[in-house]
Order: sequence, then structure tokens, then C-alpha cells
Amino acid sequence: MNVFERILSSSRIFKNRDVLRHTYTPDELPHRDEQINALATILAPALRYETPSNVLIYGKTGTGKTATVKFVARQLEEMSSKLGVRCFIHYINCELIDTQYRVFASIANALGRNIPMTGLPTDHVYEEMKKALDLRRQVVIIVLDEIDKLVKKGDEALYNLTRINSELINAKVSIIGISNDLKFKSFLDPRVLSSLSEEELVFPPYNAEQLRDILEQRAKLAFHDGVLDDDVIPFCSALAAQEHGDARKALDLLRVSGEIAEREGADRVTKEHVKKAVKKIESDQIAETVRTLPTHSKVLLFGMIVLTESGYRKFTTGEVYTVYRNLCKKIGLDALTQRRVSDLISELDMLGIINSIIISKGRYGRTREIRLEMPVDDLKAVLLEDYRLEALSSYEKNLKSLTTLDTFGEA
Ligand SMILES: Nc1ncnc2c1ncn2[C@@H]1O[C@H](COP(=O)(O)OP(=O)(O)OP(=O)(O)O)[C@@H](O)[C@H]1O
Repeated sequence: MNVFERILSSSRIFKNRDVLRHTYTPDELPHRDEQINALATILAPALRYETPSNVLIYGKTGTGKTATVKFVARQLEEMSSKLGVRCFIHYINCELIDTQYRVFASIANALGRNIPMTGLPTDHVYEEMKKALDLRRQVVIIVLDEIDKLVKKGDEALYNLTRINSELINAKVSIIGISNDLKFKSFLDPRVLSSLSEEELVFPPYNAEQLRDILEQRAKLAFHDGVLDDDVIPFCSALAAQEHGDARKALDLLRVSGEIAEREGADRVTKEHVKKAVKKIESDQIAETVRTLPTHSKVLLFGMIVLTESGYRKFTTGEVYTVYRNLCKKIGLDALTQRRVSDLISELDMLGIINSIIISKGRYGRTREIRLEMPVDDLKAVLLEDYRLEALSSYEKNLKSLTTLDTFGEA
């Protein structure tokens, strides 16, 4: 038997894991009927070659905004082809396509042009997009997901898109903006805002029962029959409901629980697997935060690893500072002052990467007691991904010498 065939056929847990991924759009969206109907009513004029109103959609993460828009878009395209009406929906994720140039190029390319993603004058790309749009009688709906990311660089793109209908003869354009950040409205020119928000839809968070229905529906497709213990779905739903009713979080929990069960060679997914999944997801999130820290904070954390591996379960700012200074020397970095380092330690605490408490030492003043919140090996692996810290990996064996602290008395 082919080795991959064996691996692929060996999952006793998953029937189809992809169903639990974010990219999957389910055939039904429980508890979103109201939003689906509202959006469909707004977009329906497209089927008569009329311009649908622009819509802004808000709601916290994982409340089904993207899934609902994609669901309605699919149905609209189905209906338009049945009716022989040209209706085209173009989806743009503004986290990736975050400039006016790239938005225009993406629209033009979706309509058959071949515009490079950089290099031309923006005016030219705008003209190309306009020509591509106006080539035929059609309604084009542009979905700008995470629209706040686009606005960060100015509202010119939105200004131009919301005015484009006055320059078109054949085509009609309307815009759906999606965001989980309400603040972005304040960055918009009032004319752009009023044009974009002709309609507004709000997506409320899901409660535990609603999340349960969502998970049940997906679990049927994702898992083999009977492999989930009865309390697994209610537990995942309750946990995700506590955290602002996020369906993505609930689905992630379910998927990671299944993956852990599979890795352990278990036949069933249990509540214990969900508890492990909670820990794994948390530690993955912290790892992601660590990756984006400034170099000095990373060196500081490496210093804390050195101390932990040398047998310290907790340490003071002074102790961390000494090791940090030694490490900076090793990698050719100018060390920051102890005061600045103290600020960085507070930041790491706020991010949940370390835990620090201020304790009073009586007449010796106060000091901080610091400990790492993340498993040392995981943290070290993430830190050593940074090429600037690479040199430290070869010092690993020699770590103890770095903790020969001249300021150890300072507590
Ligand atoms: N009512 C629902 N029924 C089934 N699945 C759902 C439902 N709502 C959300 N989901 C699923 O939850 C995940 C997150 O949903 P979605 O991406 O639509 O959230 P969002 O509100 O757009 O979040 P974000 O603002 O973070 O992009 C997706 O996998 C989606 O399929």
C-alpha cells in the first residue's frame, strides 16, 4: 500500500476535515436567516439591471459576515444565470489588497484585463477598470471584506468607487463593505460614508445554543459517525459563547480537538481533548504574538528562557536585565536601559506572554517577580525563527555562563 494512501485512509476521526476550515462556505447558515433575507432584498434589484444600494456590514469576528455574503452571492449568481442577467460579484480581502491601485487592478483583472499588481500610474489602472466594467450591460457587486484595512491608507479608493456609476454608461456598480471595526467610519469623508452606508446590517454574536446548531451541522460532514462524545459539542459551544459568540473559535476548537484525538491514536473525541485544544490554541496565539514582537523584547524573552533553564522558576527585573545585556553583546545589539527594559517587561505581561507581579520587599522597596507563561521549548522555537537571534542557538549549551550575574544581589 502506498504510504500516503495508508495515512489518508487511516483517519478514524475525520471524514472531511476541510469542512471545519474557515474557507469552507456551508450550504446552510443556521441563525442567519434574518441577515440573509435582508441582504438578498438589498441586492435583488441587480436581477433587473438596477443598481443595488451600497451596504456596510458590521459585527464582531466569527459572527458569519463573510459566510453570509458569500452565501447570498452564490445564490444571486445562480439566479442571475437562470434569468440570463449579467451579474458579477467580485470578492476582495482588503487585508491582502490594501491600496487603491491594487483594488482597481483586482477588479479590472477579474473582468478579463491583465494589469500588473504594481508599476503603472493609478489613473491608468482606474481607466482600465472603468473600461472593463463598462464593456457590457452588467451589474458588478464589489465586496470589500475587512474594509477598515483599506481605509487606513486613505479613503480615495472608496471615494472613487462610490462615484464611478456617474461615469459608466452600460454597467452598474455597487459595494458591500464588511468590517469588525466600527471606528473606521470616523476616518471616512462624510460624503463617502453616506454613500457607502445607504444600508447597514449588524451581525450580533451567537449564543451557546446557536453555536451548538452550527457545530452539529458541520460535525455531521466533518467527523465519522459516533466519534464525538455527547458533551464535546456543547462544551466547545459554551467556551466560544463565553468569548463573544465567535463561530470561528467554536469551529477551531472542534477541529483542533479532533486533531489532538487523532494524533493520540484515540477512537473518540472527548471533553479532555477539547481542554487540550483550548491550551493549544492559546499557545498558538501567543506564539503568533511573539513572532511580531520587536527584537529587544525577543532577546528579553530569550533571557528569561536562559534563567528558567538554569533552574530559576521566577526572576526579578535586575536578573533578567543582566542576562539580556549579555545576550545583546553576543548578537551585536546595543542594550536598552534598565528603565526601558522594565517598560518592555510590562508590555510582555499585558500580552500574556509572561506573568509578573510587584511584590514589596519592605524597606528594600518593591520588585517584580516574573515568570514565563508559555512552555519554554515552544517559546524558544518561535524566538529562534528570527534570524537576528539565530546566533543565540549556538550559545544554548553554554547558557549557564550567561547567568553569572553581577547584579544578583539586587532584588
Ligand atoms: N450561521 C452559521 N452557520 C454555519 N457556519 C457559520 C455560521 N456563521 C459563521 N459560520 C462559520 O464560522 C466561521 C467564521 O465565519 P465568518 O468568516 O463568516 O465570520 P466573520 O464575521 O466574517 O468574521 P471576521 O470578521 O473575523 O472575518 C466560518 O467558518 C463560517 O463558515
